Amino acid sequence: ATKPKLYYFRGRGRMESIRWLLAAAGVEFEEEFIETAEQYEKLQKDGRLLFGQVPMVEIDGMVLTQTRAILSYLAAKYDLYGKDLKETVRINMYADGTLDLMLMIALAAFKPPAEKEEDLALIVQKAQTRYFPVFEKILKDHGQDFLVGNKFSWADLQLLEAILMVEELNASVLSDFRLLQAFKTRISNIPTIKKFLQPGSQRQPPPDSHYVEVVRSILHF
Ligand SMILES: CCCCC[C@H]1O[C@@H](O)C[C@@H]1SC[C@H](NC(=O)CC[C@H](N)C(=O)O)C(=O)NCC(=O)O
Repeated sequence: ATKPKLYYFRGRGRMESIRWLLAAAGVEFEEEFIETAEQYEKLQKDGRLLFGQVPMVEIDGMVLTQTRAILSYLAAKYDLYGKDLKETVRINMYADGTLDLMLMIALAAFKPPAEKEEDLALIVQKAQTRYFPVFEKILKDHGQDFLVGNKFSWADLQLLEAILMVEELNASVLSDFRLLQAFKTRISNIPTIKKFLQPGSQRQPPPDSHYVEVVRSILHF
């Protein structure tokens, strides 16, 4: 069978959670990195970007866009989406929260240096005062190894991704969250995730100025 193919810039952005999900599911995937306006315009001209936007993923004979739609499809396809609707809606709630947090970080990369530093400090504070306390309490009240049911789901995966992303900004951000520290260790040790966290995997590094310039030049913003 042909492997899923991902079309996005050579960076995290909105595609990184899709890379994580496929990797956690043990699914090999290919990537086309959009490095030039020509590549991007060709995808648009060929009518493969529904609203003219990326991320775009080719999978199962379909050409998918809209990050959340793609993530939901993959979560359901790889049985990471709960055993019933009540579990699925909780997974969506948690995943949306961590996605909001990660997108704040992703977009801060495009701010001028002074504003970017200020933004990132605010984001770390929001992680510590809004997001992480919520997940610490869920783990405490739920009393299981995972956020939903007693099974690894997309919500767990995205929380780990968000924890690591915030720790890149402030290494001691989990110091007051004992259950989240244990959660991070537990989920990081899932074999497919452990492998993805090793150097040489398809995980993208934090956004750097080159990445920002490429995206700006292609998207003219
Ligand atoms: C670090 C990278 C994140 C910052 C840059 C990205 O965040 C977005 O604000 C821009 C890019 S992602 C690229 C952007 N894609 C989207 O905004 C997709 C939004 C959609 N709702 C989704 O969830 O997939 C894009 O194609 N824009 C062209 C344009 O709309 O004409």
